[in-house]
Amino acid sequence: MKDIVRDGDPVLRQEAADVQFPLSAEDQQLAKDLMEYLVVSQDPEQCKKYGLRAGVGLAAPQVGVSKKMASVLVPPTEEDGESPFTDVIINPVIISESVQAGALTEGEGCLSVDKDVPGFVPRHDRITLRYYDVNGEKHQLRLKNYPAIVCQHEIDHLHGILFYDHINKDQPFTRDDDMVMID
Ligand SMILES: CNC(=O)c1cccc(C)c1Nc1nc(N2CCN(c3ccccc3Cl)CC2)nc(N2CSC[C@H]2C(=O)NC)n1
Repeated sequence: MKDIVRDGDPVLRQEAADVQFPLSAEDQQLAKDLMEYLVVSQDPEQCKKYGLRAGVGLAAPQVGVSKKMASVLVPPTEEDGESPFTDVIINPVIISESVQAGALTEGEGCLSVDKDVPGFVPRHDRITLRYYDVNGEKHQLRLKNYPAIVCQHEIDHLHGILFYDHINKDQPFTRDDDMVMID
């Protein structure tokens, strides 16, 4: 289990490098580690045992690797439902996005930012995401609300952007009237 680097480490402010296919053994292991962290962190037992913070997304720069790769594991909304989105996204690109904004009602947390930064993080409520999976398969899909927010948060990491960069300094809880508030 790799260590999470914290805000202040320059790697979090770099433009990450494209990943080459076929994946090297090292990049295959990186993909596994990024997803394993989320799985373990979302299990209350293991979370406590390993003293981890729970997350639904983790980008390679957050473990000190400046490559365009991130894991996303959005838990099911109902008990036995299926995850709205789970994959390791490689060289992801948002190819279209809604004008309508969306934001988490409770603000955003980040495994690399220990301090709580209150405020709405305005993002696009809906996106069309293009990415490659670990097998080099190309995917293109539309996401909305929470999965869309999480993917935008993770893709930001690949461009050296942190969530609080988007928070309005003067009015952190400012919102335009048609912004979708996501619980
Ligand atoms: C400051 N207020 C807040 O943080 C905040 C406060 C309240 C609600 C929300 C919704 C907030 N916001 C927020 N909560 C999360 N989690 C909720 C709990 N969950 C989780 C926890 C335990 C087990 C399993 C799981 Cl699944 C893990 C994920 N995650 C993110 N983000 C921002 S996008 C990337 C994603 C991320 O993984 N961050 C580490 N934001």
